[in-house]
Amino acid sequence: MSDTGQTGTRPVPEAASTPEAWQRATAKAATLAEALPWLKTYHGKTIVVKYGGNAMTDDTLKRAFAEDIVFLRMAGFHPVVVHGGGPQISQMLDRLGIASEFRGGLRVTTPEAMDVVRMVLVGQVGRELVGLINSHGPLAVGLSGEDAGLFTAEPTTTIIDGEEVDLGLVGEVAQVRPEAVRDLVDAGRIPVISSVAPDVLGRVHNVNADTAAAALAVALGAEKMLVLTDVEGLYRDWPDSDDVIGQISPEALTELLPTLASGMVPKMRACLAAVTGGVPRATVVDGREPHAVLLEIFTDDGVGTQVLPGVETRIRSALRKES
Ligand SMILES: Nc1ncnc2c1ncn2[C@@H]1O[C@H](COP(=O)(O)OP(=O)(O)O)[C@@H](O)[C@H]1O
Ligand SMILES: CC(=O)N[C@@H](CCC(=O)OP(=O)(O)O)C(=O)O
Repeated sequence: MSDTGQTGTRPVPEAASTPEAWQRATAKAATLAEALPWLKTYHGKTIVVKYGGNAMTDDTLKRAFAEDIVFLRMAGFHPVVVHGGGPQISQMLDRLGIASEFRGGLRVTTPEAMDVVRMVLVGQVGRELVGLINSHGPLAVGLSGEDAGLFTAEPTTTIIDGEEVDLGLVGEVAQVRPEAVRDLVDAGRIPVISSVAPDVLGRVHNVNADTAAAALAVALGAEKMLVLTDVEGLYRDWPDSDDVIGQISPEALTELLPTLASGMVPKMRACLAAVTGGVPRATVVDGREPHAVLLEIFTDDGVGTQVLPGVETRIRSALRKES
């Protein structure tokens, strides 16, 4: 594809005529040079990026996210976006006067609520993301788990205080047929996927987007899964501590999982599933930071919480205080 939107223009000659401007220019060159090893690592590789509802409530952040995804594609990577939309679904359910609750980080989903989940994820959140990416050129194509047999769901339950809780029309991804996604990637497109999926009988289920992203990352043989959220990463002793877990092995995470709360449960379970399924690294990053995707992928230190095999758990202090 040649039509990829706005292209760069050469700066006017005066642009680097002061010592400060020259310093800025050399700092930029250093940043670009730091990116080289990562360009080599991910060139031609698939990166599944899960964009979460709580990190997509601000217009500036949304635009920066779309730029990052286009940047990855222009750098020769194969980004695949899986999006959530929990807050947007809750807002619409409220507006329509439909009650909903979360159990173990998952929304109990009645048939009535399922209609709203599907409408908001596929018809609203997915469309908006596709539009933002396509403001840079005709790159993004929206899909749902229902398209071309992408996901087959099986109903799931959750265990709370030792008891099995029925969640209604909530599913896990039991099967992935990634061909449609591969076709789009091979054509140079950026698939943007909504996490709803039919079961074998065709009944559409609500699938947590972290869970869907992990299943897809495994099926695509992705090199990395990146999960954007609205905290710096996985906190140790949440909510009473400022310690963020910088990196953790799948074994240590398995031990930690029963102690985690709310939305972090499906998120960290998804990271574990991705890495256990062969994805070399899964990282949770702070989507409140503009360009969090570029920061994570192209800097040596990285950010957030990284799950990868064979590492010692590393703790660091939070960089920003939660309010
Ligand atoms: N140990 C923990 N570390 C960080 N966040 C946690 C932890 N336990 C629970 N949380 C909560 O999980 C939330 C993230 O999950 P969720 O709201 O579902 O994210 P998203 O909408 O980005 O998918 C955080 O905002 C925080 O309130
Ligand atoms: C079963 C379940 O909980 N599904 C989620 C699907 C959206 C989602 O995962 O959105 P976030 O990524 O923004 O949390 C929900 O209904 O909210």
